[in-house]
Amino acid sequence: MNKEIQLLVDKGEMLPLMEEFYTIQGEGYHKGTAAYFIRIGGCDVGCHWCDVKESWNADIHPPTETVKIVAQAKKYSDTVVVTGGEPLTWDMTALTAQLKAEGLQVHIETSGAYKLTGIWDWICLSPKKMKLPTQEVYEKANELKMIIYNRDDFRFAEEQAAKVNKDCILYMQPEWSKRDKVIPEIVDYVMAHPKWKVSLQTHKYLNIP
Ligand SMILES: C[S@@+](CC[C@H](N)C(=O)[O-])C[C@H]1O[C@@H](n2cnc3c(N)ncnc32)[C@H](O)[C@@H]1O
Ligand SMILES: Nc1nc2[nH]cc(C(=O)O)c2c(=O)[nH]1
Ligand code: SF4
Ligand SMILES: [Mg+2]
Repeated sequence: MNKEIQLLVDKGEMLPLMEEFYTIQGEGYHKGTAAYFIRIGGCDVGCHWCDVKESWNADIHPPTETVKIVAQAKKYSDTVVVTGGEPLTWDMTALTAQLKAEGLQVHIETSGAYKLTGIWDWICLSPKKMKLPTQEVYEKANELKMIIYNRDDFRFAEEQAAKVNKDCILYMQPEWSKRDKVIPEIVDYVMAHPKWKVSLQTHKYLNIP
């Protein structure tokens, strides 16, 4: 990457864009709502079950002007979901300021592992054991979405729930490859601990992106 582009990426005026698509939010509180997804490349959290490993290496995703990303997004939807990769790898200030200036609802999907930047109408926090969230994102998260892969993830979910703000909505979502095994365990857990709700990756059942 040349120096000029690197500088713009550092300022958040360009971002490594993996893909953008108009679909239905499949997960969490806003599931069922049409939204334009902006998937930013780059993540070094390293979840072994990550369902978008192609996003990890930022170098293979073209640095793209945020102005262009916003111009595209506003054609499709009033609601934009910024995901990745890990979007907080980058400075989200410029992208979100422009999306808000267009009057859009701006949501983020994040592990919370890096400094919270940007202006968000909705923060979905999905903590990972390898790189825990920052204090600020626990305070600002609107929903906590814990991925359940094995029994220890129930313990981890409770540990993370103790750290979020009191209004944060609590979800357990089955890890996709283990869904047949963990769904019955999640069902029993949520009935026994009803402060939790179930989140499914409904887009995978609907066969949409
Ligand atoms: C691909 S991540 C990108 C955003 C951010 N890096 C994060 O992890 O929150 C989007 C969402 O998908 C979840 N996810 C990733 N792989 C999954 C899988 N195999 N099964 C269930 N959820 C998964 C993540 O926990 C996160 O909530
Ligand atoms: N439809 C749909 N809903 C989603 N919710 C979170 C997603 C993500 O990968 O961040 C996602 C996704 O990839 N597709
Ligand atoms: S933090 Fe998100 S993008 Fe990164 S590896 Fe984990 S699930 Fe995948
Ligand atoms: Mg996904």
